[in-house]
Amino acid sequence: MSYRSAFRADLFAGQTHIVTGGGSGIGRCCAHELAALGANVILIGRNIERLESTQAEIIADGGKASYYSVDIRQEADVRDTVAKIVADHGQIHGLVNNAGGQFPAPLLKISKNGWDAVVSSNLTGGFLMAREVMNQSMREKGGSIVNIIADMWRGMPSMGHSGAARAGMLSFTETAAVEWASYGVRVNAVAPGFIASSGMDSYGDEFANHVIPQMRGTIPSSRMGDEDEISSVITFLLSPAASYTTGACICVDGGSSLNTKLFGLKEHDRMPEQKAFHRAVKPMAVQRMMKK
Ligand SMILES: CCCCCCCCCCC/C=C/C(=O)SCCNC(=O)CCNC(=O)[C@H](O)C(C)(C)COP(=O)(O)OP(=O)(O)OC[C@H]1O[C@@H](n2cnc3c(N)ncnc32)[C@H](O)[C@@H]1OP(=O)(O)O
Ligand SMILES: NC(=O)C1=CN([C@@H]2O[C@H](COP(=O)(O)OP(=O)(O)OC[C@H]3O[C@@H](n4cnc5c(N)ncnc54)[C@H](OP(=O)(O)O)[C@@H]3O)[C@@H](O)[C@H]2O)C=CC1
Repeated sequence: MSYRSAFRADLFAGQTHIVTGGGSGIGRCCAHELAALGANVILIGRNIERLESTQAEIIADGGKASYYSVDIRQEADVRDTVAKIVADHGQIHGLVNNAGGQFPAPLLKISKNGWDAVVSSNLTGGFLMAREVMNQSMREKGGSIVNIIADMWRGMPSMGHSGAARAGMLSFTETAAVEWASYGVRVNAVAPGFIASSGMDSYGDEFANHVIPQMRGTIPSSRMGDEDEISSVITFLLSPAASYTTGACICVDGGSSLNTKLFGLKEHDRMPEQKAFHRAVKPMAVQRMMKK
């Protein structure tokens, strides 16, 4: 196994965990992390090539993985896919609701279809996945759900459709945590800040050359996060170490959601440029993953 994890190697041995959006970026990294800890990982996404490729990487590493191609916005497909997963693999121990995305646009330029596409990807799809996993496995046997949201605190200018959906997902997380606690199901959220994932490449050159450098200047930790810095927090929330944690949201954002805008971020408030050091201590497998 080449993926080096900070957690105990057999933490999830004998367990099945679903990762939506597992074919790329944060989901792919999370799938590697869980497989490295002994989980049987189920990847979900639409693009079969990417799912197949992540599955092959995990199997080559000695892990267990399979995939199902499904659009999480399609209710009947989600229901049938979860039924197949239960039939093929038995109990579902964990669900990582990570699939999602958006496009940058000011509110006034978003069509109804554009709004619906983003809200259904980032809110409705996660609800459908959670409801089906709950109905078809977790309500009998317990489990843990982690919803990936975003840094939408006090609005998400230029991505207002996504901000509205993620805020909804946080409320869903809190409601489900209360309603499902008696079934032994924990429901938590992770709010990533600016993560140098492969998904960030989808916004084009203007975003890469201008928006990202500008964003970096607003982060107290002075750098973007890495995919494994999200997957390790997801792993913690799925694990027994978080057995009394439910309805929580952990911001993993290098401090960027804190109040740096009102008072301004002074040079001495920022962590000294330490990206090179940070990258140097990353395990090789993670460096390889970040390049893809
Ligand atoms: C410029 C300044 C920006 C500043 C922002 C700073 C904040 C940055 C914070 C970043 C935090 C988050 C990071 C990430 O999430 S990383 C990457 C995650 N991955 C993605 O986002 C993947 C890329 N996105 C998508 O795939 C799509 O957005 C979407 C999820 C919606 C795709 O869904 P679908 O395939 O169903 O969409 P369609 O192509 O069928 O289109 C449906 C309607 O949406 C309209 N649309 C789609 N793209 C755009 C666009 N770029 N601009 C405007 N409208 C768009 C499309 O036209 C359809 O509507 P109509 O039928 O009315 O035309
Ligand atoms: N990177 C960042 O800075 C941040 C990311 N996030 C969120 O974290 C999550 C992971 O993002 P990241 O890894 O960066 O980006 P990616 O674009 O690489 O990942 C998104 C994944 O979601 C899958 N997906 C999208 N829509 C659907 C759908 N309708 N049905 C099934 N699968 C779908 C995609 O696969 P496919 O296209 O094959 O379906 C893809 O694998 C996303 O929700 C993202 O918005 C939040 C905050 C910051």
